[in-house]
Amino acid sequence: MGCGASTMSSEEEGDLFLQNKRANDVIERSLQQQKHKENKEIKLLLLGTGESGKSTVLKQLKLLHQGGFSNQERLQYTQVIWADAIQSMKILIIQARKLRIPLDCDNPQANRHLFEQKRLILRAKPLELVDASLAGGSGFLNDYVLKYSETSENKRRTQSTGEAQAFRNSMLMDDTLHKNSSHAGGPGDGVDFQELSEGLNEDQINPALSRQQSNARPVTSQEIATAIEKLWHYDRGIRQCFARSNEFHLESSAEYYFENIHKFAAPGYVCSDEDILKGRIKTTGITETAFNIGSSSFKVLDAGGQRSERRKWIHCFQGITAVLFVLAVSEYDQMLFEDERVNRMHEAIMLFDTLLNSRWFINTPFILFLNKTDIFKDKLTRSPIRQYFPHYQGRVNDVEAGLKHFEDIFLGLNKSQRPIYVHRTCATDTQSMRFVLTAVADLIIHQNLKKSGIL
Ligand SMILES: Nc1nc2c(ncn2[C@@H]2O[C@H](COP(=O)(O)OP(=O)(O)OP(=O)(O)O)[C@@H](O)[C@H]2O)c(=O)[nH]1
Ligand SMILES: [Mg+2]
Repeated sequence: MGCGASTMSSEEEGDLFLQNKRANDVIERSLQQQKHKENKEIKLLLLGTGESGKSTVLKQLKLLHQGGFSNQERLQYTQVIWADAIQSMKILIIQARKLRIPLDCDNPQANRHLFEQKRLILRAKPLELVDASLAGGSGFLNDYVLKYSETSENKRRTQSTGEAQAFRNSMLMDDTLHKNSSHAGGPGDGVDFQELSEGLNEDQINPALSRQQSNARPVTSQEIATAIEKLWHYDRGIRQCFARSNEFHLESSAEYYFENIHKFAAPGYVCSDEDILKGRIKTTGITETAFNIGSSSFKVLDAGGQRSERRKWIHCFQGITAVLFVLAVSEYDQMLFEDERVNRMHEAIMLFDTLLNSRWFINTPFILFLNKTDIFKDKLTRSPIRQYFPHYQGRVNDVEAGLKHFEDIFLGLNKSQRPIYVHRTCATDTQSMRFVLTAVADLIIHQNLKKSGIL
């Protein structure tokens, strides 16, 4: 018998009712302890559309409260950034041609040197230049194919939940929710090797030139870096095309990659904190990271924001202390990666509306980050808000009026009385994020204490 038996009298020992009661008391006590522990643990859920900056916020939390990044993460980002840098320059070349922007590097008579540099870039095969296993194995390859293969546009649309409405419907119907959650693995978890073409290579652009080059010696990373540097700094068409990158998909940090290209090409280079904050690895599924902030235990859940990822969100809606919705406010003039017919801001508005007013979060505090304010400031004059949001009344280059416009749209979706806490952020800027994240943690701790009746 267990330790409880030693205090029993022989009369009690024979009493089955008493024995059962004691066993139940033990279970009840342990359930209470568990509940108490769960109540003490703060669960912060990061939500928002793809590429809005959720994982970057999590990275800042790691820098603040977990002593930073592991060596493995640094090596992983070195590989991923190098591949993305090369592909980003290829994309600029291809898109310039599609947009009929004349490229200096396409004119061998006038710019022989740039012409040669461009050929080097188009010949480069990033998958042969990176260590795919260090970069993240099948996750990296799958993401790479989805981003850069020729057929990816259709594939992305098929893999997305199709209609943005689908997520909204699934939030409203428990049946649908249940059905969706049982398919959590979803498509996109494996690699379609048939699609693993380099996509944007010279073969499609100039087959004759490609045949001629098939016997050429392999190009080195340093040569590719020099070629990217030259095109970035000296080809006027590349700059014009970059200024119109809201019309196609380009990595948010492409400019940073180009400006630092030699660093990423250097043998044995290991990413710095800043590089990791600028680098992008799409989140698949939901990650959980534990932090101790003051005397509170935090669990931060970071969910992949692309449409195909959202069907998995339901798994973590229970017991959330606060939702941190990250909006890329700079994306008012961009289309979704998953479906280039849908404006990113419209998608974020729909998503925020659905989450904020869903029964899952009736009593859950919401924090809203208007993120990527640095990019927002940069593009205002070049890309007037009114062109995409005709109701905007502010001046073209008025940053404050622009931010307020979108803030008002989001706050106007609130059908409840609870406040929404808004911060304007640049998630890649460690110094400013330190203040914001400290304020957010204080707020959540305070709210949690109030909820548990301690305050
Ligand atoms: N310039 C700038 N870049 C940012 C900012 N926030 C995030 N980024 C960049 O935007 C890209 C996407 O950021 P992520 O944090 O991976 O986006 P996410 O919301 O986690 O995306 P998913 O995992 O697909 O849902 C990365 O390259 C980041 O460096 C910002 O405030 N300013
Ligand atoms: Mg992410």
